[in-house]
Amino acid sequence: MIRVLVSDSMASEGIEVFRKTPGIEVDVITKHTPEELKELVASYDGLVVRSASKITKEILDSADKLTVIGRAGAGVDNIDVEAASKKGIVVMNTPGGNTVTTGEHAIAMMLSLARKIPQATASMKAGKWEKSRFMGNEYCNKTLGIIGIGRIGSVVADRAKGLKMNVIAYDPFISQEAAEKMGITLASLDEIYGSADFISVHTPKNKETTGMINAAAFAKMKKGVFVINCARGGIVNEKDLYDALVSGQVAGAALDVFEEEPTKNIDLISLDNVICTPHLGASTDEAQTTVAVAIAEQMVDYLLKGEIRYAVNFPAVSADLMAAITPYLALAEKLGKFQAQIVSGGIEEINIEYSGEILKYDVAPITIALLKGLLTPILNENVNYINAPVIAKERGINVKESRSSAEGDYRSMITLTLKTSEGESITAGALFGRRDPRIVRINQFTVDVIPEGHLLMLYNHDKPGVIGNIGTAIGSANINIARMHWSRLQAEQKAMVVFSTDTPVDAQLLKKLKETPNVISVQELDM
Ligand SMILES: NC(=O)c1ccc[n+]([C@@H]2O[C@H](COP(=O)([O-])OP(=O)(O)OC[C@H]3O[C@@H](n4cnc5c(N)ncnc54)[C@H](O)[C@@H]3O)[C@@H](O)[C@H]2O)c1
Ligand SMILES: O=C(O)[C@H](O)COP(=O)(O)O
Repeated sequence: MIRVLVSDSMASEGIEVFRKTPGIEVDVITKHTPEELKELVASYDGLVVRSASKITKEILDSADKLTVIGRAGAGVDNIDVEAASKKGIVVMNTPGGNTVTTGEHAIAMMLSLARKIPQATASMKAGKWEKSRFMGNEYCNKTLGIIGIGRIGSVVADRAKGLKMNVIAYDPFISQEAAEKMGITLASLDEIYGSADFISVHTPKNKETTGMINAAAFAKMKKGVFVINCARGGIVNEKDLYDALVSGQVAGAALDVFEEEPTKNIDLISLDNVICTPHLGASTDEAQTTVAVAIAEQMVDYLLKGEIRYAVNFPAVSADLMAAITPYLALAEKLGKFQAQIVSGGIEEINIEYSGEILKYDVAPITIALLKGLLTPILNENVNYINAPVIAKERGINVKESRSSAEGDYRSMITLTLKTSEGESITAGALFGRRDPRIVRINQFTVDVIPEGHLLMLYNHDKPGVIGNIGTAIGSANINIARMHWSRLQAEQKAMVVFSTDTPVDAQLLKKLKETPNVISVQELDM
């Protein structure tokens, strides 16, 4: 008998899908400590979670029978996907299943915030009639600044336009063309801060976005702005938000998500001008039924037939093809991930040129792997081998594949040319010894970079002493350089060096390196 554990609350319609499937037994146990969950998962083949269960590496260490984790929802940030992948556990989610519901929640929060509905309700329930205390704000003709115009952000934009709001959005990864199709004006962050009366955050939580709405951002905002966060706790810095609310710089905040959940930040949520919900963005009957049934069906298909849909960590290709192309998938994904981190501007076109032995295979899954690598640092949690091409299309990115029969220096090579709103950038990758991915070209530079771990990419004027100064600075910060590759354009007296370090470089050292004589730019890459 195949056993499935549902460790967070899930709509009964989803549990029913498991119950009526012969050969599958389902248990619903939603109250557990991490230690209890660790013990429990050891005897199950499938695990269904929402955001409450934290599926850490420690818990997965005991999950020796587990082959699939299903997330009834979008965010998989509560699951250690890397640890699951290492154990061969497929992690699948239901992207899009709760998009409308969460967008509607953000709108509901914005409206409640502007009209002080929760505060007025609480006052009336306390037997009062405080008509003059709860003066509100109109939203018609006000400017809504949306940060992150993906699935949920675009639902919010669409509904806000119906409220006759002026909608502007900041999203560095969306092209002007895609924004125009949605009828949205793209703006810089500073333009949003300078002109928005309401700001709603809809980005993933990642290195870039954690703490992006902080004291410096609040200071640039219009006095009396309203801030809404229904994305992830921590994108808005809670301490800085508290100060901005107390000073009146921010007139009010609506929060569905918190740095720690359940939140212990009672000081923040007790403020009169804060309204809040306990991560209810996706909590409607409709969305919960949709995501519960979807994840149960996906898991049943996987557990009984091995079919993989909406996996965040596994490509959907046949076993034979998979065996042959696995090294190319890894190379393409690394190449995309590398390029995404060095490019700037909204991506408009991707040209992938394949040459050499790789042409023996159907390159479509390799293109998908490259797109997955390219979009993952941008979109973070929801990109998988199945939805990467769809996301690229939705975002107005034109993906072109070409094949070259030209004899090159490598047995196989993938050359990636990205056209963005800010120009063109080229990288190329090849396999060394048939399995090991290498970046072999970065724009005009010929290189040999192992795309792994922490990389530090530095451009400099080709003058004596630069490498020595940089090496000394890195060494003084007690960071070990594992590898280093140097390349130069003699005619232009320009050079680049890529270091691989055992540990990440902190902001202080980055600043120091940028200030080193003859250094043009320094960038940290996470591979
Ligand atoms: N409150 C809830 O219950 C709930 C429910 C579902 C999703 N979410 C969260 O909502 C957020 C958005 O989800 P989605 O499905 O719309 O994701 P999505 O991936 O479709 O969209 C995210 C958008 O953010 C943009 N982005 C990435 N980095 C950015 C940056 N630095 N600045 C500006 N924009 C940036 C991306 O280009 C993308 O367009 C996620 O954090 C998700 O976890 C919350
Ligand atoms: O990522 C999601 O799907 C949302 O944050 C919803 O989380 P929940 O399933 O715990 O309500």
